[in-house]
Amino acid sequence: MKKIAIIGISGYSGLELLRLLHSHPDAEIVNVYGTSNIGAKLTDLFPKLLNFPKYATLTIKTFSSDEIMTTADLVFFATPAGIAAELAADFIAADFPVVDLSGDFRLQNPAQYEKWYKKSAVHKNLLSKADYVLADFDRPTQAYVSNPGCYATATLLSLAPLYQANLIQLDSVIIDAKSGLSGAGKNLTDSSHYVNANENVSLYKLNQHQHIPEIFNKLISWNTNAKPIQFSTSLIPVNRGIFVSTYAKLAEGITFSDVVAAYHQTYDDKYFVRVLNDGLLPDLHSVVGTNFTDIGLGYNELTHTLTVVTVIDNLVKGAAGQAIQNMNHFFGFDEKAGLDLVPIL
Ligand SMILES: NC(=O)C1=CN([C@@H]2O[C@H](COP(=O)(O)OP(=O)(O)OC[C@H]3O[C@@H](n4cnc5c(N)ncnc54)[C@H](OP(=O)(O)O)[C@@H]3O)[C@@H](O)[C@H]2O)C=CC1
Ligand SMILES: CC(=O)N[C@@H](CCC(=O)OP(=O)(O)O)C(=O)O
Repeated sequence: MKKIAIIGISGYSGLELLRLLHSHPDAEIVNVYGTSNIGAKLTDLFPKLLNFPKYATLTIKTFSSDEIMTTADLVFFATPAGIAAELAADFIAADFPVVDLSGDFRLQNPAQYEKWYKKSAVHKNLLSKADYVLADFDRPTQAYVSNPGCYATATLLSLAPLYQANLIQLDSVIIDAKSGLSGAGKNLTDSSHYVNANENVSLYKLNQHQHIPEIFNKLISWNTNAKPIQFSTSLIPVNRGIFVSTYAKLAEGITFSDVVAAYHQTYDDKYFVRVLNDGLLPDLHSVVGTNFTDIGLGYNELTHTLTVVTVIDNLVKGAAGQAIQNMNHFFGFDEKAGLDLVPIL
């Protein structure tokens, strides 16, 4: 049984890690950390956890890398951008396993991080100790796993076969991504206030979203001819879910059947990615509460445009679920451990 510490337990992703690890056969949470409510019992802060004996003794602690490394086998950072950058050095020095849900180690170029996150970057010597691991394609080779961003995960899974098999005109890609409110974390802002978000849709960070560089870096690793992407993000009034519509023109000589075949070839052996049968398009309810990514395809003969619709649960596949999938790969566990979830019907 591996012992797990979570930094940022009271946030949306921290609590989602707890929910998923609850039914993990080979992992148990031993310590949880935050900055507020230090010393408070988890069950007092979150009475929904009452009557689960394993949470009765957990209290929120102040971060201590020494304590984590002596009591746990792996730590999750479920903290806002900038925190892992400050706190991770001890773990890296000791080669202690980390899965970091934040963006702090996703970009290997410090200048790129500073441009898109508008925060100080980690030194490149530390950045090089982290692997960016898109769990359905890659495996960790180092102890520090940088978990992809939620929009980046959905977008990359949406585009992978097109770039890997060179099926589209690479300057024609348009990505329109929409997220539920839990993607913004637990802290209230003007845009996430109920009155503003409910019964409303708003596009934000147009051409400035911090996931653009991590998406592009991965695309260019798949296809060296990748061109800058047109990427937009909107807030929609649901709690969970990311809905990505991607549009592209097919490359010369490529047919829609070639595209469908490529998606099946890429994903049919990947349990957590489901390519829907002809004509079917996924919706958020297909995946909410699960680690699945569902993909549907359509083609317009008149405009020669391919549409790819991809959905994930931002808190599961986009954060805690993929983080556990990465942990499972790291420890050599069954990939599905803790993640065998049926959608919330
Ligand atoms: N929400 C989502 O769908 C996704 C989130 N992510 C990323 O995951 C990370 C967490 O996101 P999310 O759960 O939404 O964030 P939240 O804002 O909901 O929670 C963040 C948590 O971090 C804790 N925290 C902040 N500073 C520290 C610190 N110095 N030491 C210990 N704990 C600290 C906070 O606890 P306290 O209040 O006690 O300080 C809080 O519980 C972010 O980097 C986010 O970008 C990635 C993909 C999807
Ligand atoms: C709805 C919403 O606000 N979503 C957040 C996702 C943040 C996130 O996941 O940030 P990192 O992965 O970069 O750490 C956003 O668009 O910034």
